[in-house]
Amino acid sequence: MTNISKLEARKAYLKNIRHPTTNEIIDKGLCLWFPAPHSFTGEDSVEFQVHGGTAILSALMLALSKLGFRPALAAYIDFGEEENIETETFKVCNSDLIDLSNKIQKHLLDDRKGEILRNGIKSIILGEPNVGKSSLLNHLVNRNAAIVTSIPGTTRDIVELTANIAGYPILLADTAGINRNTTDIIEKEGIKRAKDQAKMADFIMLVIDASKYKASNQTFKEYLSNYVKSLELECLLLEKNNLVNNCIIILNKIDLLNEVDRKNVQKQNVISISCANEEGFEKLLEKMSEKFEAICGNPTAENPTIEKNYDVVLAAQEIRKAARELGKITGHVSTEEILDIIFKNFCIGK
Ligand SMILES: Nc1nc2c(ncn2[C@@H]2O[C@H](COP(=O)(O)OP(=O)(O)OP(=O)(O)O)[C@@H](O)[C@H]2O)c(=O)[nH]1
Ligand SMILES: [Mg+2]
Repeated sequence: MTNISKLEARKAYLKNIRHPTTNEIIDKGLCLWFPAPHSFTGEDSVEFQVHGGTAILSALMLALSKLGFRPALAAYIDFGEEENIETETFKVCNSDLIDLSNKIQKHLLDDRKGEILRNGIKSIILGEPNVGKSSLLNHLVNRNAAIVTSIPGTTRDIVELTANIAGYPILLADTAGINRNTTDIIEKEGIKRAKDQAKMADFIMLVIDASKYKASNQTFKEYLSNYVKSLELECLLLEKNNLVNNCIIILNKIDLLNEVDRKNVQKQNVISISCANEEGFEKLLEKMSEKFEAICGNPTAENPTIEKNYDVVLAAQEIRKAARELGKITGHVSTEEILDIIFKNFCIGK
Protein backbone atom coordinates (compact mmCIF):
# COMPACT_ATOMS: atom_id res chain seq x y z
CA MET A 1 0.00 0.00 0.00
CA THR A 2 2.86 2.35 0.78
CA ASN A 3 4.14 1.76 -2.77
CA ILE A 4 1.01 3.05 -4.47
CA SER A 5 2.60 6.29 -5.68
CA LYS A 6 5.34 4.28 -7.38
CA LEU A 7 2.85 2.78 -9.83
CA GLU A 8 2.74 4.18 -13.34
CA ALA A 9 -0.02 6.78 -13.49
CA ARG A 10 -3.46 5.82 -14.82
CA LYS A 11 -2.59 2.16 -15.38
CA ALA A 12 -4.44 -0.73 -13.78
CA TYR A 13 -2.29 -3.15 -11.76
CA LEU A 14 -3.47 -6.42 -10.28
CA LYS A 15 -1.84 -6.46 -6.84
CA ASN A 16 -1.96 -8.01 -3.43
CA ILE A 17 -3.09 -5.13 -1.28
CA ARG A 18 -1.28 -5.36 2.04
CA HIS A 19 -1.81 -3.56 5.31
CA PRO A 20 0.83 -0.76 5.68
CA THR A 21 1.95 -1.87 9.15
CA THR A 22 1.05 -5.56 9.61
CA ASN A 23 1.80 -6.43 5.97
CA GLU A 24 -1.22 -8.72 5.98
CA ILE A 25 -2.98 -9.20 2.63
CA ILE A 26 -6.31 -7.37 2.77
CA ASP A 27 -7.41 -8.40 -0.73
CA LYS A 28 -6.13 -8.96 -4.24
CA GLY A 29 -7.47 -6.33 -6.60
CA LEU A 30 -6.87 -3.65 -9.19
CA CYS A 31 -5.03 -0.47 -8.22
CA LEU A 32 -4.88 2.70 -10.29
CA TRP A 33 -2.79 5.71 -9.39
CA PHE A 34 -3.88 9.25 -10.41
CA PRO A 35 -1.30 11.84 -9.38
CA ALA A 36 -2.44 15.47 -8.93
CA PRO A 37 -3.67 17.46 -10.71
CA HIS A 38 -5.00 14.93 -13.25
CA SER A 39 -7.49 13.24 -10.99
CA PHE A 40 -11.17 13.51 -10.23
CA THR A 41 -10.62 15.74 -7.22
CA GLY A 42 -7.42 17.42 -8.46
CA GLU A 43 -5.48 15.82 -5.59
CA ASP A 44 -3.33 12.69 -5.57
CA SER A 45 -5.86 9.87 -5.84
CA VAL A 46 -5.88 6.13 -5.94
CA GLU A 47 -8.64 3.86 -7.12
CA PHE A 48 -9.06 0.30 -5.87
CA GLN A 49 -11.28 -2.31 -7.39
CA VAL A 50 -11.61 -5.00 -4.76
CA HIS A 51 -13.88 -7.95 -4.13
CA GLY A 52 -16.25 -6.02 -1.87
CA GLY A 53 -17.90 -7.19 1.30
CA THR A 54 -18.10 -5.14 4.47
CA ALA A 55 -15.01 -6.67 6.12
CA ILE A 56 -12.64 -6.09 3.16
CA LEU A 57 -13.96 -2.58 2.52
CA SER A 58 -13.66 -1.44 6.13
CA ALA A 59 -10.17 -2.98 6.50
CA LEU A 60 -9.10 -1.21 3.30
CA MET A 61 -10.63 2.14 4.30
CA LEU A 62 -9.05 1.91 7.76
CA ALA A 63 -5.64 1.11 6.32
CA LEU A 64 -5.90 3.94 3.80
CA SER A 65 -6.96 6.42 6.46
CA LYS A 66 -3.81 5.49 8.42
CA LEU A 67 -1.81 6.58 5.37
CA GLY A 68 -3.69 9.88 5.25
CA PHE A 69 -6.04 9.00 2.38
CA ARG A 70 -9.67 10.06 2.38
CA PRO A 71 -12.50 8.73 0.21
CA ALA A 72 -12.65 10.82 -2.97
CA LEU A 73 -16.37 11.58 -2.62
CA ALA A 74 -15.95 12.87 0.93
CA ALA A 75 -12.82 14.76 -0.07
CA TYR A 76 -14.77 16.53 -2.75
CA ILE A 77 -17.89 17.17 -0.76
CA ASP A 78 -16.34 17.93 2.60
CA PHE A 79 -15.46 21.32 1.17
CA GLY A 80 -15.84 23.36 4.36
CA GLU A 81 -12.22 24.36 4.50
CA GLU A 82 -11.03 23.24 1.06
CA GLU A 83 -9.35 25.92 -0.97
CA ASN A 84 -9.76 24.31 -4.37
CA ILE A 85 -13.55 24.41 -4.55
CA GLU A 86 -14.58 27.56 -6.31
CA THR A 87 -16.82 30.03 -4.47
CA GLU A 88 -19.24 29.87 -7.36
CA THR A 89 -19.67 26.10 -6.77
CA PHE A 90 -20.56 26.77 -3.14
CA LYS A 91 -23.11 29.37 -4.15
CA VAL A 92 -24.75 27.13 -6.74
CA CYS A 93 -24.83 24.16 -4.35
CA ASN A 94 -26.20 26.30 -1.60
CA SER A 95 -29.00 27.79 -3.63
CA ASP A 96 -29.84 24.37 -5.16
CA LEU A 97 -30.03 22.86 -1.69
CA ILE A 98 -32.23 25.68 -0.36
CA ASP A 99 -34.45 25.28 -3.39
CA LEU A 100 -34.68 21.52 -2.90
CA SER A 101 -35.35 21.93 0.80
CA ASN A 102 -38.17 24.43 0.07
CA LYS A 103 -39.71 22.06 -2.45
CA ILE A 104 -39.61 19.20 0.03
CA GLN A 105 -41.12 21.40 2.76
CA LYS A 106 -43.91 22.42 0.37
CA HIS A 107 -44.63 18.79 -0.41
CA LEU A 108 -44.69 17.89 3.27
CA LEU A 109 -47.32 20.59 3.89
CA ASP A 110 -49.55 19.38 1.08
CA ASP A 111 -52.76 18.57 2.95
CA ARG A 112 -52.22 14.79 2.57
CA LYS A 113 -52.24 15.24 -1.21
CA GLY A 114 -49.32 12.89 -1.78
CA GLU A 115 -50.75 10.30 0.58
CA ILE A 116 -54.17 10.39 -1.15
CA LEU A 117 -52.51 10.05 -4.53
CA ARG A 118 -50.40 7.11 -3.40
CA ASN A 119 -53.27 5.26 -1.73
CA GLY A 120 -55.93 6.09 -4.33
CA ILE A 121 -58.66 8.73 -4.06
CA LYS A 122 -61.45 7.23 -1.95
CA SER A 123 -64.53 7.97 -4.06
CA ILE A 124 -68.08 6.99 -3.24
CA ILE A 125 -71.37 7.00 -5.15
CA LEU A 126 -74.37 7.93 -2.99
CA GLY A 127 -78.08 8.47 -3.63
CA GLU A 128 -81.53 7.03 -3.10
CA PRO A 129 -82.42 3.60 -4.48
CA ASN A 130 -82.81 3.07 -8.23
CA VAL A 131 -81.26 6.39 -9.36
CA GLY A 132 -78.56 4.56 -11.35
CA LYS A 133 -75.59 4.45 -8.96
CA SER A 134 -74.52 0.96 -9.97
CA SER A 135 -75.04 1.82 -13.65
CA LEU A 136 -72.73 4.81 -13.14
CA LEU A 137 -70.07 2.66 -11.46
CA ASN A 138 -70.22 0.16 -14.33
CA HIS A 139 -69.79 2.94 -16.89
CA LEU A 140 -66.88 4.46 -15.05
CA VAL A 141 -65.00 1.17 -14.93
CA ASN A 142 -66.25 -0.07 -18.30
CA ARG A 143 -67.54 -3.40 -17.06
CA ASN A 144 -70.52 -4.86 -15.27
CA ALA A 145 -68.93 -4.89 -11.84
CA ALA A 146 -72.17 -4.16 -9.93
CA ILE A 147 -75.59 -5.73 -10.43
CA VAL A 148 -78.11 -3.42 -12.09
CA THR A 149 -81.84 -4.15 -12.00
CA SER A 150 -84.98 -2.07 -12.01
CA ILE A 151 -85.77 -3.25 -8.45
CA PRO A 152 -85.02 -0.52 -5.88
CA GLY A 153 -82.65 -1.81 -3.22
CA THR A 154 -80.63 -4.02 -5.57
CA THR A 155 -77.26 -3.08 -4.13
CA ARG A 156 -77.14 -4.21 -0.50
CA ASP A 157 -73.48 -3.94 0.42
CA ILE A 158 -70.61 -1.75 -0.70
CA VAL A 159 -69.15 -2.74 -4.05
CA GLU A 160 -65.61 -1.43 -4.06
CA LEU A 161 -63.00 -1.57 -6.79
CA THR A 162 -59.91 0.19 -7.98
CA ALA A 163 -59.84 2.15 -11.20
CA ASN A 164 -57.81 4.66 -13.09
CA ILE A 165 -60.02 7.61 -13.93
CA ALA A 166 -58.63 10.56 -15.87
CA GLY A 167 -55.13 9.40 -14.92
CA TYR A 168 -55.87 9.28 -11.18
CA PRO A 169 -55.83 6.12 -9.05
CA ILE A 170 -59.29 5.74 -7.55
CA LEU A 171 -60.88 3.47 -4.96
CA LEU A 172 -64.44 3.56 -6.23
CA ALA A 173 -67.35 2.48 -4.03
CA ASP A 174 -70.95 1.87 -5.09
CA THR A 175 -73.35 1.80 -2.18
CA ALA A 176 -76.83 0.69 -1.17
CA GLY A 177 -79.49 3.26 -2.07
CA ILE A 178 -80.36 5.31 1.00
CA ASN A 179 -83.96 4.72 1.99
CA ARG A 180 -84.96 6.06 5.38
CA ASN A 181 -88.22 4.12 5.44
CA THR A 182 -86.89 0.66 4.92
CA THR A 183 -87.58 -1.98 7.55
CA ASP A 184 -85.43 -4.58 5.82
CA ILE A 185 -82.55 -5.45 8.17
CA ILE A 186 -80.08 -6.17 5.37
CA GLU A 187 -80.91 -2.94 3.55
CA LYS A 188 -80.62 -0.98 6.81
CA GLU A 189 -77.16 -2.42 7.43
CA GLY A 190 -76.17 -1.60 3.83
CA ILE A 191 -77.28 2.01 4.30
CA LYS A 192 -75.35 2.27 7.56
CA ARG A 193 -72.24 0.98 5.81
CA ALA A 194 -72.72 3.45 2.96
CA LYS A 195 -72.91 6.37 5.38
CA ASP A 196 -69.95 5.20 7.43
CA GLN A 197 -67.85 4.82 4.30
CA ALA A 198 -68.97 8.23 3.02
CA LYS A 199 -67.51 9.87 6.12
CA MET A 200 -64.07 8.62 5.13
CA ALA A 201 -64.37 9.48 1.43
CA ASP A 202 -62.13 11.99 -0.32
CA PHE A 203 -64.66 12.48 -3.10
CA ILE A 204 -68.44 12.01 -3.23
CA MET A 205 -70.77 11.63 -6.22
CA LEU A 206 -74.38 12.27 -5.27
CA VAL A 207 -76.73 10.83 -7.87
CA ILE A 208 -80.22 12.16 -8.60
CA ASP A 209 -82.84 10.64 -10.89
CA ALA A 210 -83.75 13.35 -13.43
CA SER A 211 -87.25 11.95 -13.97
CA LYS A 212 -88.02 12.16 -10.25
CA TYR A 213 -86.76 15.72 -10.09
CA LYS A 214 -88.97 16.58 -13.05
CA ALA A 215 -91.99 14.94 -11.43
CA SER A 216 -91.43 16.87 -8.18
CA ASN A 217 -92.26 20.22 -9.81
CA GLN A 218 -89.72 21.88 -7.53
CA THR A 219 -86.89 24.17 -8.56
CA PHE A 220 -83.62 22.31 -8.76
CA LYS A 221 -82.33 24.10 -5.66
CA GLU A 222 -85.40 23.09 -3.66
CA TYR A 223 -85.25 19.52 -4.93
CA LEU A 224 -81.56 19.18 -4.09
CA SER A 225 -82.00 20.62 -0.64
CA ASN A 226 -84.93 18.27 0.13
CA TYR A 227 -83.08 15.34 -1.41
CA VAL A 228 -80.02 15.84 0.83
CA LYS A 229 -82.32 16.19 3.86
CA SER A 230 -84.33 13.09 2.99
CA LEU A 231 -81.11 11.09 2.79
CA GLU A 232 -79.99 12.62 6.12
CA LEU A 233 -76.72 13.67 4.55
CA GLU A 234 -76.77 17.38 5.50
CA CYS A 235 -73.88 17.07 7.95
CA LEU A 236 -71.73 15.34 5.38
CA LEU A 237 -72.61 17.29 2.25
CA LEU A 238 -73.50 20.81 3.36
CA GLU A 239 -71.38 23.54 4.84
CA LYS A 240 -73.27 26.75 5.65
CA ASN A 241 -75.98 25.58 3.24
CA ASN A 242 -73.50 25.18 0.38
CA LEU A 243 -72.38 21.92 -1.09
CA VAL A 244 -68.97 20.82 0.20
CA ASN A 245 -66.12 21.12 -2.28
CA ASN A 246 -65.36 17.42 -2.57
CA CYS A 247 -68.87 16.53 -3.78
CA ILE A 248 -70.45 16.70 -7.22
CA ILE A 249 -74.11 16.33 -8.14
CA ILE A 250 -74.88 13.96 -10.99
CA LEU A 251 -78.30 14.08 -12.58
CA ASN A 252 -78.80 10.70 -14.22
CA LYS A 253 -81.49 9.47 -16.64
CA ILE A 254 -81.70 12.71 -18.63
CA ASP A 255 -82.82 10.56 -21.56
CA LEU A 256 -86.20 10.56 -19.80
CA LEU A 257 -86.53 14.34 -20.14
CA ASN A 258 -87.87 16.23 -23.14
CA GLU A 259 -85.75 18.80 -24.98
CA VAL A 260 -87.05 21.78 -22.99
CA ASP A 261 -86.47 20.12 -19.62
CA ARG A 262 -83.01 19.02 -20.68
CA LYS A 263 -82.08 22.58 -21.59
CA ASN A 264 -83.37 23.82 -18.23
CA VAL A 265 -81.43 21.18 -16.39
CA GLN A 266 -78.23 22.07 -18.21
CA LYS A 267 -78.45 25.57 -16.73
CA GLN A 268 -78.06 24.08 -13.25
CA ASN A 269 -74.71 23.55 -11.68
CA VAL A 270 -74.91 19.79 -12.11
CA ILE A 271 -73.48 17.18 -14.41
CA SER A 272 -76.30 15.69 -16.48
CA ILE A 273 -75.76 12.19 -17.77
CA SER A 274 -77.62 9.23 -19.11
CA CYS A 275 -76.18 5.83 -18.35
CA ALA A 276 -78.76 4.36 -20.71
CA ASN A 277 -77.62 6.49 -23.68
CA GLU A 278 -74.01 6.96 -22.56
CA GLU A 279 -74.44 10.73 -22.64
CA GLY A 280 -72.57 13.34 -20.62
CA PHE A 281 -69.61 11.20 -19.61
CA GLU A 282 -67.04 13.50 -21.22
CA LYS A 283 -68.20 16.42 -19.05
CA LEU A 284 -68.39 14.16 -16.02
CA LEU A 285 -64.78 13.01 -16.47
CA GLU A 286 -63.66 16.60 -16.97
CA LYS A 287 -65.34 17.61 -13.71
CA MET A 288 -63.95 14.62 -11.87
CA SER A 289 -60.44 15.33 -13.02
CA GLU A 290 -60.81 18.98 -11.94
CA LYS A 291 -61.92 17.85 -8.48
CA PHE A 292 -59.19 15.20 -8.25
CA GLU A 293 -56.56 17.79 -9.04
CA ALA A 294 -57.89 19.97 -6.21
CA ILE A 295 -57.90 16.99 -3.86
CA CYS A 296 -54.48 15.54 -4.57
CA GLY A 297 -52.65 17.69 -7.10
CA ASN A 298 -51.64 16.77 -10.59
CA PRO A 299 -49.88 13.39 -10.70
CA THR A 300 -47.87 14.47 -13.72
CA ALA A 301 -46.69 17.74 -12.15
CA GLU A 302 -43.05 18.04 -11.22
CA ASN A 303 -42.00 16.54 -7.92
CA PRO A 304 -38.96 17.70 -6.01
CA THR A 305 -36.15 16.11 -7.93
CA ILE A 306 -32.47 16.53 -8.42
CA GLU A 307 -32.42 18.62 -11.54
CA LYS A 308 -30.67 17.43 -14.67
CA ASN A 309 -27.90 20.03 -14.54
CA TYR A 310 -27.15 19.15 -10.92
CA ASP A 311 -23.63 17.90 -10.27
CA VAL A 312 -24.01 14.14 -10.21
CA VAL A 313 -21.57 13.61 -7.33
CA LEU A 314 -23.34 16.15 -5.14
CA ALA A 315 -26.66 14.75 -6.24
CA ALA A 316 -25.55 11.26 -5.20
CA GLN A 317 -24.60 12.61 -1.79
CA GLU A 318 -27.94 14.42 -1.48
CA ILE A 319 -29.81 11.27 -2.38
CA ARG A 320 -27.76 9.35 0.17
CA LYS A 321 -28.74 11.89 2.84
CA ALA A 322 -32.37 11.96 1.73
CA ALA A 323 -32.51 8.16 1.75
CA ARG A 324 -31.10 8.11 5.27
CA GLU A 325 -33.75 10.58 6.47
CA LEU A 326 -36.53 8.73 4.66
CA GLY A 327 -35.20 5.49 6.09
CA LYS A 328 -35.89 6.89 9.57
CA ILE A 329 -39.56 7.14 8.65
CA THR A 330 -40.09 4.12 6.43
CA GLY A 331 -37.49 1.67 7.64
CA HIS A 332 -34.18 0.78 6.01
CA VAL A 333 -33.28 2.22 2.62
CA SER A 334 -30.15 0.83 1.03
CA THR A 335 -27.99 3.61 -0.38
CA GLU A 336 -26.07 1.01 -2.37
CA GLU A 337 -29.19 0.19 -4.34
CA ILE A 338 -29.87 3.86 -5.03
CA LEU A 339 -26.29 4.61 -6.00
CA ASP A 340 -26.21 1.54 -8.22
CA ILE A 341 -29.12 2.99 -10.18
CA ILE A 342 -27.47 6.41 -10.42
CA PHE A 343 -24.16 5.04 -11.58
CA LYS A 344 -25.83 2.72 -14.04
CA ASN A 345 -28.06 5.42 -15.50
CA PHE A 346 -25.52 8.25 -15.47
CA CYS A 347 -22.71 6.09 -16.74
CA ILE A 348 -19.97 7.71 -14.64
CA GLY A 349 -17.50 4.91 -14.14
CA LYS A 350 -17.59 4.20 -10.37
N1 LIG B 1 -83.81 5.46 -18.56
C1 LIG B 1 -82.71 5.27 -17.86
N2 LIG B 1 -82.64 4.23 -17.00
C2 LIG B 1 -81.49 4.08 -16.30
C3 LIG B 1 -80.38 4.94 -16.45
N3 LIG B 1 -79.42 4.52 -15.60
C4 LIG B 1 -79.90 3.45 -14.96
N4 LIG B 1 -81.15 3.18 -15.36
C5 LIG B 1 -82.00 2.10 -14.92
O1 LIG B 1 -82.40 2.37 -13.57
C6 LIG B 1 -82.55 1.15 -12.87
C7 LIG B 1 -81.72 1.19 -11.60
O2 LIG B 1 -80.37 1.23 -11.96
P1 LIG B 1 -79.22 0.88 -10.90
O3 LIG B 1 -77.95 1.25 -11.53
O4 LIG B 1 -79.38 -0.51 -10.42
O5 LIG B 1 -79.60 1.88 -9.74
P2 LIG B 1 -79.01 1.97 -8.27
O6 LIG B 1 -79.04 3.39 -7.88
O7 LIG B 1 -77.75 1.26 -8.20
O8 LIG B 1 -80.11 1.21 -7.44
P3 LIG B 1 -79.97 0.50 -5.99
O9 LIG B 1 -78.83 -0.43 -6.05
O10 LIG B 1 -81.27 -0.19 -5.85
O11 LIG B 1 -79.81 1.57 -5.00
C8 LIG B 1 -82.16 0.04 -13.84
O12 LIG B 1 -83.31 -0.49 -14.43
C9 LIG B 1 -81.32 0.75 -14.86
O13 LIG B 1 -81.34 0.13 -16.12
C10 LIG B 1 -80.49 6.01 -17.39
O14 LIG B 1 -79.59 6.81 -17.62
N5 LIG B 1 -81.68 6.12 -18.05
MG1 LIG C 1 -77.13 -0.35 -7.08
